[in-house]
Amino acid sequence: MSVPELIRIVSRDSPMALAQVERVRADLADILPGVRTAVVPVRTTGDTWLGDLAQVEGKGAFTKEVDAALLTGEADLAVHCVKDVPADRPLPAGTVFAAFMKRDDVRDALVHLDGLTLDELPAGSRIGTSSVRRVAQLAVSHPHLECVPFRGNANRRLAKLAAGEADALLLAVSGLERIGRRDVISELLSPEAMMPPIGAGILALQCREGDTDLIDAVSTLGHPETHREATAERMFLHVLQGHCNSPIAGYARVDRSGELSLRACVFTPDGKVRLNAHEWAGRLDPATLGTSVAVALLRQGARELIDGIPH
Ligand SMILES: NCc1[nH]cc(CCC(=O)O)c1CC(=O)O
Repeated sequence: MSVPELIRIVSRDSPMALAQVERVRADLADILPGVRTAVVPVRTTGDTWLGDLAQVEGKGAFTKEVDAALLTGEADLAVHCVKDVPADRPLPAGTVFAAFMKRDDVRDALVHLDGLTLDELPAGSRIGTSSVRRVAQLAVSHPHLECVPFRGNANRRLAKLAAGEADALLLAVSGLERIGRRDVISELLSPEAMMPPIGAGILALQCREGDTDLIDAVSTLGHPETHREATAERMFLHVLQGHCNSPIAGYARVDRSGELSLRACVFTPDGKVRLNAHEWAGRLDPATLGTSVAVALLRQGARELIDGIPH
């Protein structure tokens, strides 16, 4: 078996997802000249249902139909935001990650059309976000601001903001960059001010596990440091076993000397309780670091905290 002449790439059909696919196609053209690529866009449950994600068995809402296209053979390669791929369970049987691509910006940004920052927003300003992670952290740092539920892909959220459905938004910097809308950012929030989600800013390439030639070929698009970070973060979440309503944040970093560390937090929905752990890998492999940080939070009571949140 060898790399197919045509690689069919499946992804969500949002503008952000399609921009991600174009990046992957360009990278594939560099490493596999002569191989053609095609795009198989699919609409996922998470794109269609704009209510509470917890009601549609939220986890996997943005990945299920993409995984299905891979497994039925309609496509050969899937592009996912790691952030959207459930970590509490293994990848769908028969599929593997072939590459974690070089990580983009992990930060969240404030989008306010008149350029105000979080500290400048007047009391009662409505911040559009349905993310329990963002809501919990903002409730503590800016208790005078009010979060209002806001779903839909990033372009739709920007349109709803322009229509006055909120006064400002919290969105990922990497996502805004991918849709070419860095211009709407009014403030970049440091990871300390707004701790990012597991997998922030990372794109993963997923293949059928039997397609070893394709896996070998696309694995050259992988970035070793990002691979270590993603592995630590996802194992952390796997051990912690959160649910749709449990605010969890965390991010791993490989520093300049090559050392890997992982910082992670679990919050109550109002942000008032914040469990925190930060460890360096030392001689531990990335997955063991993820386990160790999860165990540290479990020792602080994370299980009771997570299970006590209605879901
Ligand atoms: N939940 C949707 C989603 N999934 C991944 C990103 C951002 C891009 C990334 O982190 O890879 C976004 C948008 C957002 O949170 O603003």
